[in-house]
Amino acid sequence: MFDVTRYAAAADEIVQAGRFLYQRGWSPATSSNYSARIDGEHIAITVSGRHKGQLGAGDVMVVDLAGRAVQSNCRSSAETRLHTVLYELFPDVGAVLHTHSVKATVLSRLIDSGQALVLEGYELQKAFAGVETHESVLSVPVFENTQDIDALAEETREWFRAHPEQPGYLIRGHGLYTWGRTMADCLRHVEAFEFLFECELETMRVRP
Ligand SMILES: CSCCC(=O)C(=O)COP(=O)(O)O
Ligand SMILES: [Zn+2]
Repeated sequence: MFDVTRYAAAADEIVQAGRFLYQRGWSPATSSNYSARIDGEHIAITVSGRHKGQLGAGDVMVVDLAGRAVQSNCRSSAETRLHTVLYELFPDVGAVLHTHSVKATVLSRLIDSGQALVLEGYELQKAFAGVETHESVLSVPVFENTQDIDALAEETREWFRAHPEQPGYLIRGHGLYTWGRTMADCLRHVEAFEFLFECELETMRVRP
């Protein structure tokens, strides 16, 4: 069982995040999904197919860390397992956001298969929790897109088990996943990634 007050607080954070991310153009149409931790075994997550700029409390449901719906007849996000593996892997993660911006989508298609996007030399890298200097190297893996979410979830589990300090990943032609200790941290990470993606794309444009 979960605490209803904590669920309500998590749902409210998700609704507010949806408004912000939709307004920024990073969650168009019914794309994207968001979650927030309720306790050690439960998360609040968006219901599948809902418009993320117009979320209400009824568009956020509870699942356990195996991805099973708790006290709801709704279908949770099709990508629920991509969220739950992160909560399983990192007990201090409190929120996970998945977005579908143009820049994340285009950049993910420009990185060679098997390669990661390497970010280094940017002062804004310090927006990521635990990063102290522009001299740090962030490695953003690009996973191939698939409709087999369970398989992709296991791929991400293995990669991040080996690289726990990295703050996000791309899915080719699809979008970004990032997380944080709090929803505010997580939103800051989305914003930082968007800035860095734009820098990378602009650098490729002027220096092909
Ligand atoms: C309309 S975008 C295709 C599905 C997707 O990638 C997504 O992020 C939204 O899926 P959900 O089941 O969470 O609504
Ligand atoms: Zn998606």
